[in-house]
Amino acid sequence: MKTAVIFGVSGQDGAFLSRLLLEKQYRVIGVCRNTGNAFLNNLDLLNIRHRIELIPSSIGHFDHVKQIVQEYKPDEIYNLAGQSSVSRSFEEPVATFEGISMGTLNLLETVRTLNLPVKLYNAGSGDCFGNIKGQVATEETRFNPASPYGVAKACAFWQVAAYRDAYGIFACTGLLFNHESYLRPAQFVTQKIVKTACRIAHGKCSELILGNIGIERDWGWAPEYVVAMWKMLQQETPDDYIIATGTTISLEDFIRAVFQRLNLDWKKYVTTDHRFLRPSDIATIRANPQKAEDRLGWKAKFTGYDVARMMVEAELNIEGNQLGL
Ligand SMILES: C[C@H]1O[C@H](OP(=O)(O)OP(=O)(O)OC[C@H]2O[C@@H](n3cnc4c(=O)[nH]c(N)nc43)[C@H](O)[C@@H]2O)[C@@H](O)[C@@H](O)C1=O
Repeated sequence: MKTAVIFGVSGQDGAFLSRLLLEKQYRVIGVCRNTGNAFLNNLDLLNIRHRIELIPSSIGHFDHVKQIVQEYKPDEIYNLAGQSSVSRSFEEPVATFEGISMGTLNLLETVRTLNLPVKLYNAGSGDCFGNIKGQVATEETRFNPASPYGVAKACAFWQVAAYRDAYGIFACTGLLFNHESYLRPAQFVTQKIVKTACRIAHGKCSELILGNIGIERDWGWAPEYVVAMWKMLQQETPDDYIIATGTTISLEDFIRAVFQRLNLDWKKYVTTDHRFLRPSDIATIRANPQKAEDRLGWKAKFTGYDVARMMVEAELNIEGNQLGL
């Protein structure tokens, strides 16, 4: 039986990855800052909390990280820790940098000093590319991050690459573009739209206030993306990969798809407010995930339009269950 340690197990990706690894008969050790009930919702929604060995700790504590890795001697480590909101990173740049960049360094130092034959996955981000002015991002495209979050992720990316080259550590970064699901918190735009539109459809509220709706993104389905993470660690040699659908749509298209699924005209309900604008934003981003298809045999099945529909359907189901329907 293989053992995996997941740092940041309680988030959307941590939950879907845990489920995948449990299906593959792994022993899953989950590390998260808080193991109180309120923080483990995602694991409860997937009904897997009882199958994960949970450790309350933080990737920010080098001694704890080392102790955990030394004790469990995992075959694979997944670094999904650190705050993931780009918007929040403008308000908390130091905490964002520490969580993402120092956390990754703690893991790399742990693996280097313990000299164990462990494989390490690092959660990178399509936000490392930032504003690349209409180029289609490949693994060769130069980073130009546009937020404290993007800068921290770019730094962690280079730390991983440097440790791989210098010490021969098996470490990979997945440059994941936006990936969504019913486990997404409403601080991210897709879930904010879906939850509010469903409330509008049920007469519980009357407007949806957003920031810049002119932006474009490559939105994929999160459960598919954790498969790519796992596949990276099953290769013979470590490498970095873009994980995306390859299809970019506008936020307006996403909003339209959500409201259409609910038989509503979005223009009657959506307004914008400068409160939700960022000091800088990525206007449009396009990604080429061909390397992941060629080398990992991974290809996204769902694009942003599917994601919109599936998130609405999940939200209606969750609401129905809560109402006992
Ligand atoms: C790849 C990357 O993907 C995600 O980062 P994100 O793209 O910033 O995600 P988001 O859902 O917060 O914003 C998407 C876009 O939507 C615009 N937008 C408009 N109006 C609102 C609004 O009201 N709220 C929010 N949150 N965004 C809004 C906002 O300005 C931005 O342009 C994370 O998973 C991150 O961890 C990651 O790695």
